[in-house]
Amino acid sequence: MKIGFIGVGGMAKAIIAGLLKTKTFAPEEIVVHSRRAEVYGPYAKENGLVAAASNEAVVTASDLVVLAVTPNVAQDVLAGVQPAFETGNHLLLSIVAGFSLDEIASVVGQQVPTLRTLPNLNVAIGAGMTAVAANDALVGDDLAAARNVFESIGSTTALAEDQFGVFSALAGSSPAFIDFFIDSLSRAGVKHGLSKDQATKIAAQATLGSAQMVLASDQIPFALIDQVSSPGGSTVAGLLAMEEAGLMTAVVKGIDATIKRDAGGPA
Ligand SMILES: NC(=O)C1=CN([C@@H]2O[C@H](COP(=O)(O)OP(=O)(O)OC[C@H]3O[C@@H](n4cnc5c(N)ncnc54)[C@H](OP(=O)(O)O)[C@@H]3O)[C@@H](O)[C@H]2O)C=CC1
Ligand SMILES: O=C(O)[C@@H]1CCC=N1
Repeated sequence: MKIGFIGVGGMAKAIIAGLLKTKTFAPEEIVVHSRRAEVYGPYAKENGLVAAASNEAVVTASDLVVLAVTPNVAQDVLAGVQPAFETGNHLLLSIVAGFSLDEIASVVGQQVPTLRTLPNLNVAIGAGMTAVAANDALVGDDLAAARNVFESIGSTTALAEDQFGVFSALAGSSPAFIDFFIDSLSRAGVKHGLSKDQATKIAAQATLGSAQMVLASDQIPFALIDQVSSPGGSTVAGLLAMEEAGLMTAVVKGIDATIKRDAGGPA
């Protein structure tokens, strides 16, 4: 089985890193092409991947085709490779934010088995969170094969398309927000005399462990907050100061803005 990528930017590279790390595909089973040969050529060579000469050649050489270009060019790029899908031998996997199954079908047709996905950057280390929505043509073993690409590099959840916007904010964009929080913790550590390196490791491990605790526990995060907050202690003092500065409101406003932009709102 071969998987091909049309576009090899940050997200495609993260997926490929995850697929290689988990040995889901061997390097020679991964085909890539993007706009600039000076970008995809050296990347393919460094990783032992197959460099295709065109977007169309990616489709021809692949069982699974991942559309991984930016949303502004997705429609045109897909239209350019549409004839190559007419053999009926290829599954289409799109990671393009905001590009619906209906919009995809208006370019390649309803008969092309298609999985719309929204992965996050953590797929690079096999710890991704990916939403998936399949069209009616993608069923049985084909659906399992398409979904397995993302299942092998993290968790997946089937989602109605009208919930992709909120998912994109909560899982697609949130690695950036969580990294921002980790960096803020770490910066506070530096303010109080820790080295940046040590403070970042401490903050990241505390964040990782807290996320694992939420997933492993049957308690809601607020109950865990109460367990950390000793009566009259330092944690509750810190929490109240953060809330006075508007932490929860800031997070919700950030998510609102992310959803609005994903839906085509102004930058
Ligand atoms: N970054 C993320 O965390 C996430 C991104 N996504 C989605 O993934 C997609 C890619 O995002 P990201 O990787 O961040 O973006 P990048 O800008 O890093 O990558 C875009 C890629 O598209 C390629 N490209 C542009 N025009 C063409 C063309 N005509 N033919 C072939 N390739 C072309 C670029 O090629 P070149 O470099 O050669 O010019 C580049 O490899 C987007 O649609 C985004 O919505 C989804 C979830 C999360
Ligand atoms: O910033 C973006 O547009 C994409 C969508 C989700 C994560 N990155």
